[in-house]
Amino acid sequence: MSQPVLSVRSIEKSFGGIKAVRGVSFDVHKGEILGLIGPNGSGKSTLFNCILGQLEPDAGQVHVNGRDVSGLRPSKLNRLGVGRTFQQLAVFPQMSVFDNIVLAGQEHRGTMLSRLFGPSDAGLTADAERMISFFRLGHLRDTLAGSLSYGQQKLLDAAMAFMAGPALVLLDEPAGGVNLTMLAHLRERLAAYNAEHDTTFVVIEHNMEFVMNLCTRVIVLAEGAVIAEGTPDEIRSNQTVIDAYLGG
Ligand SMILES: Nc1ncnc2c1ncn2[C@@H]1O[C@H](COP(=O)(O)OP(=O)(O)OP(=O)(O)O)[C@@H](O)[C@H]1O
Repeated sequence: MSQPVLSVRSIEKSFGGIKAVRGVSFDVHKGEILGLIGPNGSGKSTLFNCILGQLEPDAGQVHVNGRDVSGLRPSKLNRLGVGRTFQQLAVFPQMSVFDNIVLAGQEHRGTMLSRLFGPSDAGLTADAERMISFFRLGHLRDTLAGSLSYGQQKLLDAAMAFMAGPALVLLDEPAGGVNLTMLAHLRERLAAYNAEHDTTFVVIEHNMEFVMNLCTRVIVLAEGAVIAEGTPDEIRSNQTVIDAYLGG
């Protein structure tokens, strides 16, 4: 099999006496949508933050496309084609949908000087329009982000993360707080983006239906360790997973 896009090896992280992540290893290959699930407190966010350079792991390595990125700052990772979305929205409520998306593109590509003295859109208008159209936000192009529904803001947040053209995107609870209709739309658009661009996703999510319908493979964490890995169907019927969720 080809070299993994993301390779996580033996990550450990403790907070005082709490072992939040205990020797987690996994690979993610190009075009995969990997779901990372587990009960509350099972270590998902800590693992994400160790992968993304927001927390320093006590042990272990992270490789992206074969390159050791362990300990690299989030901004460096971003330049290597690793994007992320946050549980908390990162949109600017007083700016329009269009301006939010252009700004996201500028952050990834423009220098401070080009932002100050370059064309106001830093040449990103066409990309932004394409992204707006892809996420079906055209009718909201000039609406202030703060006036959008929560689900529409989540969609905008994803569109902003993709403006860098990342090879790998880590999505932190993309479905959290989104209503059912919007959820189906969000899932469909993420799947379409993955199919069109062969972008690799890792998704932390509590909404089981969303995960099972979007992801090609699922890893289950409990008490900081991997307890199961498989296709959505395999995970659904795995007794260890059922027990972990029931607190057994
Ligand atoms: N900064 C911190 N300081 C101390 N303990 C922490 C810290 N961050 C996480 N923990 C602990 O580490 C364990 C794993 O937490 P983590 O947030 O990674 O789990 P999670 O699976 O993401 O949970 P949730 O699904 O509720 O978001 C928990 O016991 C948590 O209390």
